[in-house]
Amino acid sequence: MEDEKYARELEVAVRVVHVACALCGRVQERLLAKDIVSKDDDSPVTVADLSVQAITSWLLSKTFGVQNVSIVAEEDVETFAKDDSAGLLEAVVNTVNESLAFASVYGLQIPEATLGTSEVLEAIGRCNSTGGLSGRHWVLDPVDGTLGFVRGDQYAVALALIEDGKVVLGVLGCPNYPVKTEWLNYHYQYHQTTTQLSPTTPDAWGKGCVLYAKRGSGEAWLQSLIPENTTLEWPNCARLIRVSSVNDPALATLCEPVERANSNHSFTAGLAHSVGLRKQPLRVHSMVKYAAIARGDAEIFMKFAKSGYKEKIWDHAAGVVIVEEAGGVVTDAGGRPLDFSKGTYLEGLDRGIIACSGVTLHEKLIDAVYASWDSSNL
Ligand SMILES: Nc1ncnc2c1ncn2[C@@H]1O[C@H](COP(=O)(O)OS(=O)(=O)O)[C@@H](OP(=O)(O)O)[C@H]1O
Ligand SMILES: [Mg+2]
Repeated sequence: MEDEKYARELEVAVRVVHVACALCGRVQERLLAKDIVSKDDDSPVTVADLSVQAITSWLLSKTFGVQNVSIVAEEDVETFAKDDSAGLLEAVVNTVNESLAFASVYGLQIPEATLGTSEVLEAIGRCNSTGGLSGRHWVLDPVDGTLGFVRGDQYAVALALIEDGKVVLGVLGCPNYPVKTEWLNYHYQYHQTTTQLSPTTPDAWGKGCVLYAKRGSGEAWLQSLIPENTTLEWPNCARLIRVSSVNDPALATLCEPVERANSNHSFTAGLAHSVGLRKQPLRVHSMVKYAAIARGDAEIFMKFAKSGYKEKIWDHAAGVVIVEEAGGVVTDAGGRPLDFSKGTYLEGLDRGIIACSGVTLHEKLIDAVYASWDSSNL
């Protein structure tokens, strides 16, 4: 039965992402400088990134059997060998155990005994698959937009399943993207102030969401994050989401990365101008940009990294399938679908990524890229 295919995998993935979002929320509330270290490329990694990778690996392996689970993921146990990482491993082991103790609330198994350091390292280290054209591979970005996370801003937990090179499932946890508002400019300090003024009500828990989709279903779903100690019912009052129907560029909203180092803001501004966009771009960390398109809060996401930078599959897999099933279009800047079958990287990516709520805007932007690329010095 086609409908049943991946049903169990989807349910487990959604449950795991809920556990991961709760973990991240707790860590973000108490994040200290010693919980953040720099990786070899100078990007930050935190207790949350490593702990989410450990719990995801442990929970998927426990549920499906370790021999059946291949995971391609961002983090690496080498991080613990770095000079500034003293205390990091201990913090990760504590966070993993604290978090797994709550897993039954989310309908998942909990460990029979506290996990030791070697088990946590093994769980993180097991996520060393390189994916590829054949077989089933989970793809995980434990904390996408780590910069947003440490700034108390937007970030995402992204889990996807690839089978024979195609993304078949995507789950995106967006702990700071509220369910009921279009408030993408969330900022944690602001949240702290307002919740101190008005004590947290159950409704305030609509502050985050989980989005998910199965390839070919034509549906994408949104759930609210649940308050701690509330059991997660599947499918937990999920509601269907759909992309925006706006196709007039003058009314459309463009999302792009916050950091200039990650995407060329002046090139996207030129494209935006040439197709008639009028609104200021929304600069948002992480795959929350894909979530904004899928939810209909924005119409366009563009990313043009520096030439030579290779996009990783975990930064896009979950977001792409959710946007597509919600009715949107995602391609590279040449108009071709993204290729998730070549291993860790989106090999062959033409210039950049363009995600839109519909074909009208998408075609205009692709034409604009062709018209302006040669004179762009990129
Ligand atoms: N030089 C360069 N160019 C392009 N992209 C890069 C680059 N370096 C890193 N990355 C990847 O971008 C991920 C963060 O993307 P964002 O869209 O969240 O960027 S931003 O923080 O809003 O600027 C980020 O994901 P995380 O590492 O999970 O945060 C990286 O995988
Ligand atoms: Mg990432």
